[in-house]
Amino acid sequence: MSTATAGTVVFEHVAKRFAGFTAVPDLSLTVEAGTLVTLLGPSGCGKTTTLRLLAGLEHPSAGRIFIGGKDVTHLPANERDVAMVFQSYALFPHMSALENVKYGLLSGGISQREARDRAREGLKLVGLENQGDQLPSELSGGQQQRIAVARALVLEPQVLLLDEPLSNLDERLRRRVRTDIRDLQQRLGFTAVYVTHDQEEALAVSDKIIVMQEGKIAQQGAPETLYRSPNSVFIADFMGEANILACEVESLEGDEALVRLGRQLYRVPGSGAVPGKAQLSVRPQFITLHTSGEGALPGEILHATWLGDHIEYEVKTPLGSLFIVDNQMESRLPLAANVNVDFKPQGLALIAP
Ligand SMILES: Nc1ncnc2c1ncn2[C@@H]1O[C@H](COP(=O)(O)OP(=O)(O)OP(=O)(O)O)[C@@H](O)[C@H]1O
Repeated sequence: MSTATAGTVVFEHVAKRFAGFTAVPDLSLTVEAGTLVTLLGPSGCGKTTTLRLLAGLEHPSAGRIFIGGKDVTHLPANERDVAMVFQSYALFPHMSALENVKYGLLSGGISQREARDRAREGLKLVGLENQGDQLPSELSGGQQQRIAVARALVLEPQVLLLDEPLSNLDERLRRRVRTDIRDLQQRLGFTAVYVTHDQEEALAVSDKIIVMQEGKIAQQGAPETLYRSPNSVFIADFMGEANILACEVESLEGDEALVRLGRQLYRVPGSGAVPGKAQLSVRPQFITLHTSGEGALPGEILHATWLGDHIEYEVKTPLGSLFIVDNQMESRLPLAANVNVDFKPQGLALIAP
């Protein structure tokens, strides 16, 4: 093992087979200490299985798992120095918030007094120091999840594991609690592995996102990298909306490619590109529509949907129909209007054919 820093997680060629079904064929990954890494992907891609393998709730069929440089592959869950926050909170309903947070400390053999002090500290960390005497049923979903986070954090695990921690909360609370979790993680500097199927949540909280597809890593990197430079149609589509257009790489200049889209040439990041036919991911917010002058493509408005703070258009072009989001809303174009379509280079990314 090359790295022995507390909190580092390493999977080496890990496989998990359930009777007759391979959920994870061969997974290698690293989570650097002190970072928050998200496992992201559609339902059934293997992200929960991966988290459970790390927690010791499942055991690999092959490969090895290291936490802080120690081989934990065959260790039971309670000897791995990890703590988990579940989607369902999993609080004891008959215990107060403080007792819930104390529980894990007491079962770890810590004295009543120390457990109480640390549990109070934990509640303070999540901003619930005044709610210690309340039962879970007297607290909102967001508060219950913060108690669950406090209960996990007071154990001072090497790695905090979060399994879809926001899915039982409504939209507004989700945003609040995800910001709280990210703030705590950055302030205290712990390592966290976070499972979600929600790309916006992953973009918001992560240092690194690992996108999984059928038990394999489809792409991993910083949120911005995945959003700006998807390596496949699957990633382009999964990390936000994308139009996928056929294009022509005309030439290469250093790390950039000159790409023809209709009547215009665009300069886009292109390390690894080759001249010839290619595919381009085009973000809907980076397409502009004009009714005068000349654009890259001629178009015709097929649908226009006004949504308060933006308008969504579907526009027919010679390269196919485009989904466009207009956040500027300077004009509202009528159905069947003839338009010119242009592209802002920052919304363009070449992807493998
Ligand atoms: N105990 C099990 N026995 C058999 N198959 C299982 C078991 N646990 C998971 N699987 C299968 O392994 C695959 C991956 O499941 P997993 O729960 O890891 O996916 P996921 O990406 O977390 O999906 P979701 O978001 O729906 O929970 C799925 O096809 C699932 O049906």
